[in-house]
Amino acid sequence: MPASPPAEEPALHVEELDVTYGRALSALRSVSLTVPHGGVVALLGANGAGKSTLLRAVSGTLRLHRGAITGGRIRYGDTALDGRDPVAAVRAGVVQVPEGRRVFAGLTVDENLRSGGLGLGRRSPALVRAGRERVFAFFPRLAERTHQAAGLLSGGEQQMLAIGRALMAAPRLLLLDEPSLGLAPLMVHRIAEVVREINAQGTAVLLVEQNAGMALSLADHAHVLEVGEVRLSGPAGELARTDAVRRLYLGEETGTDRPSDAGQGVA
Ligand SMILES: Nc1ncnc2c1ncn2[C@@H]1O[C@H](COP(=O)(O)OP(=O)(O)OP(=O)(O)O)[C@@H](O)[C@H]1O
Repeated sequence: MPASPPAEEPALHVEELDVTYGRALSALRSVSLTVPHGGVVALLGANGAGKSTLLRAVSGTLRLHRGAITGGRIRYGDTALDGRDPVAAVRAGVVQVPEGRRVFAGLTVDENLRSGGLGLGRRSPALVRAGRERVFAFFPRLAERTHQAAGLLSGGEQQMLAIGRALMAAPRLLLLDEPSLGLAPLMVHRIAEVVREINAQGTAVLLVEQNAGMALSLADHAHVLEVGEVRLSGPAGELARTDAVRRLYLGEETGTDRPSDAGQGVA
């Protein structure tokens, strides 16, 4: 008998999302995008464009930053995520690695890893063990430092730990906020490889990066945010060839000078 086809895996749908901070500051306006099952989508944009805000809205952490969704919808498969808390997102399979490698500095590497996936309920020791082994396969350096305080790790090792902690929750969609920020080129290269491997194992990725070259080399699809709005969207390879992206985000000379000649998209 032929095997039945796999059940349709969920995808992330962000539809016409509006977000504000406080009473006045509109951080996102009518932002729509999707991340398909198993895909890698990159979000590019200057400082303050709203990239982290979008990830926070999806992961349910927006309220911790005093932000609020004021319009639109977010769903992951059949699960509505707008207005939910981080535990609901983690249970749905959506986990964020926040910007700035927020590890618990006073806890050991092992304790940090064990804190990943809290909110999933009591998990069997075998499951936790399997999670740690998966993390150590990606990051052997962490295996050598299980009892070391996370605050004493190098910047690159802390980023590994932050990603490892998220992996402990076995995400189906990983939200990565600036994983290369402040890291040496060799470490940036390793992080990019790991993102590729995590994706190859079936986890979709929504990647926010200032390093546009890295992001576009990893992503299938990309969006450019400018002051809270999506200005340009398309397949990553095509976006990388547009004048606007080459000039503004890849630092290349293109012969055009106007910042917003990007139009509304290449696809
Ligand atoms: N907690 C907050 N309270 C008030 N305003 C905020 C808060 N967080 C972000 N903002 C504002 O919302 C807008 C979008 O910020 P956001 O951090 O999402 O941008 P970003 O594209 O991720 O930029 P960066 O690369 O600098 O992190 C900016 O104008 C920022 O000043």
